[in-house]
Amino acid sequence: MIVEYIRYRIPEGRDGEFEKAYARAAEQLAKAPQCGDYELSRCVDDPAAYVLRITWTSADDHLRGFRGGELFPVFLAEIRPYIESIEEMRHYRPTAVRGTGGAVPTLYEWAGGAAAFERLTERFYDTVKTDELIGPMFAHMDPGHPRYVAMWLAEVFGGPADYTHGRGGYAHMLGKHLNRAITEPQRRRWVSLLADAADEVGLPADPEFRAAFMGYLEWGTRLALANSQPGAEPAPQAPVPHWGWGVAPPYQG
Ligand code: HEM
Repeated sequence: MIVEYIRYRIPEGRDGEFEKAYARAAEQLAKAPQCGDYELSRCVDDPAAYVLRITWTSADDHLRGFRGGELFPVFLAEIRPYIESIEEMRHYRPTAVRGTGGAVPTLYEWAGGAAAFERLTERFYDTVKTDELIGPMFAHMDPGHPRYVAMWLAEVFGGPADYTHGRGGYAHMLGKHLNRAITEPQRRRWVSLLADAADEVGLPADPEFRAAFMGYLEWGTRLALANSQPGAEPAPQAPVPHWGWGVAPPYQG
């Protein structure tokens, strides 16, 4: 594996078209069997400076394989206007100094981001609708309900605060549960169907993720049950909870 770095200095006003051109050119990199991965970064302190990092299976594969192949003319046509802006274009061999840092991904990232939670709740409410114990409670649910609950879960697990900013946050969620008189068997069924849906849509099944995920569901459903009882007086305002890994951080090998 060899790493190619290409440094560009893009004149002011051409940055937008440059990034768009590279996004189109990158479609050829994505198809190239010689390319491992690629990433275009822009300098925060000096916005005219860009660095493109491409890993190639070898320098020869890059120079003969990719450049001699059928994808290259299409790639080159997109980036040709920026060739004169190149400051450096060289191959680097990685040394033994490498590793990963101590940053811990959020549960949201580990799960696969917003799309993973949307798949989860779509599947979940499909089965909920026909469930004899809890289906009737959801008979008149808003068609957007699966998406709203996905937004809530995403925010809880460390994703963007879209439920807070776009859907009324905690107060709105609470209002939807008040006076529903959820029973313990209904709560259990809700948890059980959501755990089934997690398997069915392929949410990560590692012990650490599932322990944290199920921990939140256990906590959240017990609160939902308590708050749904007639006469309950839950706090009317609170932040959306933020759930973390707890005592078992992600196992990253
Ligand atoms: C961790 C546990 C739970 C979470 C995170 C959760 C989340 C939510 C959210 C975010 C909403 C509002 C969606 C919107 O913005 O419109 C909602 C509504 C609702 N929830 Fe829950 N919920 C939980 C547990 C439960 C349980 C255990 C039940 C019943 C067994 C339940 C029944 C309902 C119902 C019936 C609605 C209203 C649906 C509609 O007609 O629009 N929830 N829930």
